[in-house]
Amino acid sequence: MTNVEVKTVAKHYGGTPVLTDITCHFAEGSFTSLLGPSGSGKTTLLRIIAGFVAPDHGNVAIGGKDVTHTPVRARNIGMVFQSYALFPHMNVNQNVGFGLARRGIRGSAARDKIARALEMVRLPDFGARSPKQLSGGQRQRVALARAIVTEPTVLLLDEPLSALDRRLRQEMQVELVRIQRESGLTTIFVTHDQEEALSLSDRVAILDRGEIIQSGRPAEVYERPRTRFAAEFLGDSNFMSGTVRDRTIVLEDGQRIATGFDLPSDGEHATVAVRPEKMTIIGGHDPASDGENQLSARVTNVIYAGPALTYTLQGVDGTTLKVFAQNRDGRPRETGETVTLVWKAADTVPIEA
Ligand SMILES: Nc1ncnc2c1ncn2[C@@H]1O[C@H](COP(=O)(O)OP(=O)(O)OP(=O)(O)O)[C@@H](O)[C@H]1O
Repeated sequence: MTNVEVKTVAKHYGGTPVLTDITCHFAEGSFTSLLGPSGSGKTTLLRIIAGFVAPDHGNVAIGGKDVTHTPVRARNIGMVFQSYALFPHMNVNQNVGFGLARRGIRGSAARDKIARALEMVRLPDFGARSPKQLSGGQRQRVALARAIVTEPTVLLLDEPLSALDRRLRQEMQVELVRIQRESGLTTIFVTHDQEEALSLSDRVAILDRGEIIQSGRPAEVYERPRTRFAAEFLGDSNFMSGTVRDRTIVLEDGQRIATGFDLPSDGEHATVAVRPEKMTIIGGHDPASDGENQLSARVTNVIYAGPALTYTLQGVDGTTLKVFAQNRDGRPRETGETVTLVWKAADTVPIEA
């Protein structure tokens, strides 16, 4: 059992709280992204799991064993960092074999393991090269090979792809998922890139100011953000606020918004979030279907990007709205046009403002 359990972990630096009360579980063999803005505590949490940083209080267990006071070396963790932390004076084989040598694994046993790790990252013939003779992507593959060669219980990745250019990054994302699936390693991946988090992981945990504010499967968290921060951090969202009446939200201008979810009691204030791709633009006077919300708005900006368009609109009450549309139905709308936005009540998610 190589699951990771973090219980009520807190960390301060000086008087500043960096992690407040973190409790989370990383299931065996799962790939979890820790997602959050700069300074939210992602790296600190990863370093506490690795053992580089001791928590002020709380516990970390790996495979059911409490490791809170176990030194880094004895935790058998594989780590890859953002910068290519390869030893420049060692060749690829020596770099990958470093952790094995420290564990007293040498000779043919070491050579076999190194060869297998380099095969896993698809660099089987690169053993004799020096890091200088590798591209950025290849260096990160070597770093990954070095992290997995010791057959760690957990793989911790701290923004390992962020120094790569876009194309290489996408290639490495595919590789990373393949390697994780093939190795079955419980993997925790720190990123501030929301698309990367959604597309790579089985689960995402969103951090804000030292707290995990929401975690779940990528689709769960994306489709049902609980707070405004989660809705904004993981993608784009339109927010509408008003007063609850008869299980709908009445906006300031009197228009009603229905939601597929529970709302507070009548008379209370409520906010809903709607993803820009869930909204469709129809003609100014076309009627919406049953079960759909509709709102009249004026187009204030259009970004034409070939296959897709991004519209910015202004609602009657002055709210700014965003709509993502496929370039499919006739001519794009123009700035200044008054249109009707329609979307499903089921895509209208109440949030804590
Ligand atoms: N050794 C340290 N001493 C003092 N403050 C620290 C130390 N390490 C981290 N911090 C502070 O803790 C906070 C969280 O840092 P952390 O690196 O965990 O955030 P992060 O979410 O990983 O951010 P980024 O995406 O920028 O790497 C920051 O405000 C940082 O300045």
